[in-house]
Amino acid sequence: MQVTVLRCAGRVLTRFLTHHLRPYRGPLVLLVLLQLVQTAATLLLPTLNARIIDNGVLRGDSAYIWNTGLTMLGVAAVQILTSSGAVLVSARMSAGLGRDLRARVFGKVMSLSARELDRIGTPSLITRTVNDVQQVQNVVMTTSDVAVSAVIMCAGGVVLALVQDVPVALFLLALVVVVVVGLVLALRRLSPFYEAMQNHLDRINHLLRERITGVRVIRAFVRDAHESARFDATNRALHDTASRVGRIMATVPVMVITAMNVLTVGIIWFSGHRIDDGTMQLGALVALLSYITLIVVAIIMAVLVFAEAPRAAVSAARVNEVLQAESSTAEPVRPITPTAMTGHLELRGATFGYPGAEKPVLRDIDLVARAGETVAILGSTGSGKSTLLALALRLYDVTGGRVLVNGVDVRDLPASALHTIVGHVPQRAHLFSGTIASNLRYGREDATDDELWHALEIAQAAEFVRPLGLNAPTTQAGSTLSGGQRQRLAIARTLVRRPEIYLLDDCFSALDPRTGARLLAALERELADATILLVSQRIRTVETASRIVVLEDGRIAGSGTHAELIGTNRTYREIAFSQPAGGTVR
Ligand SMILES: Nc1ncnc2c1ncn2[C@@H]1O[C@H](COP(=O)(O)OP(=O)(O)OP(=O)(O)O)[C@@H](O)[C@H]1O
Repeated sequence: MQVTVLRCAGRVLTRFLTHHLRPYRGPLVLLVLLQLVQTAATLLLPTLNARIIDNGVLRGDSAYIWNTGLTMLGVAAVQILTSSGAVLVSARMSAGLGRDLRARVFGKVMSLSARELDRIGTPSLITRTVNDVQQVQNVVMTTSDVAVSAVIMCAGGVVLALVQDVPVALFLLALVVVVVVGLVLALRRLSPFYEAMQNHLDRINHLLRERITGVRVIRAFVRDAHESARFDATNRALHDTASRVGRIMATVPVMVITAMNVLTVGIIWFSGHRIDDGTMQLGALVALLSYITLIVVAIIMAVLVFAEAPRAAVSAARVNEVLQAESSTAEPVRPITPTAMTGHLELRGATFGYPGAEKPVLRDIDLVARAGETVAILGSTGSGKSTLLALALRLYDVTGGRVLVNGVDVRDLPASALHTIVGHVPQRAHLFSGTIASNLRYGREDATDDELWHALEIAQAAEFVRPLGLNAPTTQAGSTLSGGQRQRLAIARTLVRRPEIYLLDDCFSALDPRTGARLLAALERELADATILLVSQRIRTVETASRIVVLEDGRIAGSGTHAELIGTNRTYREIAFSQPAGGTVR
């Protein structure tokens, strides 16, 4: 089982890197060449040293010592230059790969539909974009820097040791084989732990995000201790897994250094006898001992690098999952540009169910909204109002029936065209960090200050923005503004864009009734030619609409004006009488 995991992980990582390192073929070739030269220079030094001892020191030939010493200096200079060149090339290449991967994942996330985003989850997407890409980047950096030279060093070290003395070099070869086999066995145990570590990281990210955004609720309910305990449990799980990995990794130097010491003692004992017999020279012993050190260091470095490979493989698989994800609301193959009508939204027999849900949230919805109309969608909580708007925005595709914008099925409309026609003000206003002006210009960068103020006037936001100014800073969560202020800014932002169809999702919920009524009246005046789909649970908000559609349990339970519905529709009447002053006919 573990063998399969490791082999699969290796295959995933190799395939992933082969694909994504394609633009870096040039630097890769340069890197291998630099590593070859640098390793050859490192390996040459002990041999030159052996020659100085045997031919220079033991024979008292100072000219030989000087000449070979100068050659060693030149070789050392080449070694330094090529090794720093190799580090530079590998650092630039891995940083470039990290940048490319982050950009690709971000681009992909932007193109995915809400269905895939729900499936993978926001915290996991953040971990994958930041941490998983970093793991892959690190392994490329260290592999290209250390592992390539380590492999050449081991092979070259054994060959040069063979040149010095065959029996001793065979000992050395046996050491390399034993250590490498031992290490592969140790690494095979790591892969499942790395997968678990990345999953724990996802969970920590999830907990942190949720708890930081909900910190006020946590304090209000005095749940600090409870939340800390939950966080501790997840944190401990990550710590325990990392410790197990650490324990396995700790066996590596023990194994390698023990083998090295046993071999060194063996070689000195064995070589001592042979130097006594005159069958081996002292220089060869010194060179062999240097090769052992070089090989052992190379193995330890390679192991530390390859130990990260299973983790990087897990990360590569997680990044790949995002890159390979197909959007369930993909761009149309043959896009259609609407020409016939403007501001026309129609749902024909629209049915939709969330993935994994037992029954559809919306069933057989027939609804038409034309330019100049305000169609209100009223229904109790969870009746499917926001979902209906999500279908018009094509955040999800219908599972039955059709959604048409300006006479064209939204699945045939390019996303850019759809989002130019349809504007959305969500239930929970989301502002970006920047300024009030940058948020208002989010959908139309060339909007003038006058246009921004006009939109703010209609959204009943000018009053609180004026003392702050358009360049007042906003934080990502809009934490410096009240809920109602954020909602009004979100409405103004959509007004600045001037779409044909406005989807207003319960965006008056944080406003007091008077401001809400003023805002709605201003919107109806300003957007007399546009189409408004207004979602609300409040009768007072919807009662002036051209038509009110009553949603109940995902189906249309009635449709008409306030006066018609109050007389004929039981659901509407029940909602109306449950709210203050809701049962009046205007
Ligand atoms: N992403 C999702 N995945 C699965 N189920 C969902 C998802 N979003 C909403 N639902 C479910 O779909 C149903 C309708 O939700 P929706 O948000 O459309 O209702 P709503 O009428 O807008 O409610 P509210 O007035 O409270 O905002 C609810 O039962 C809800 O639990």
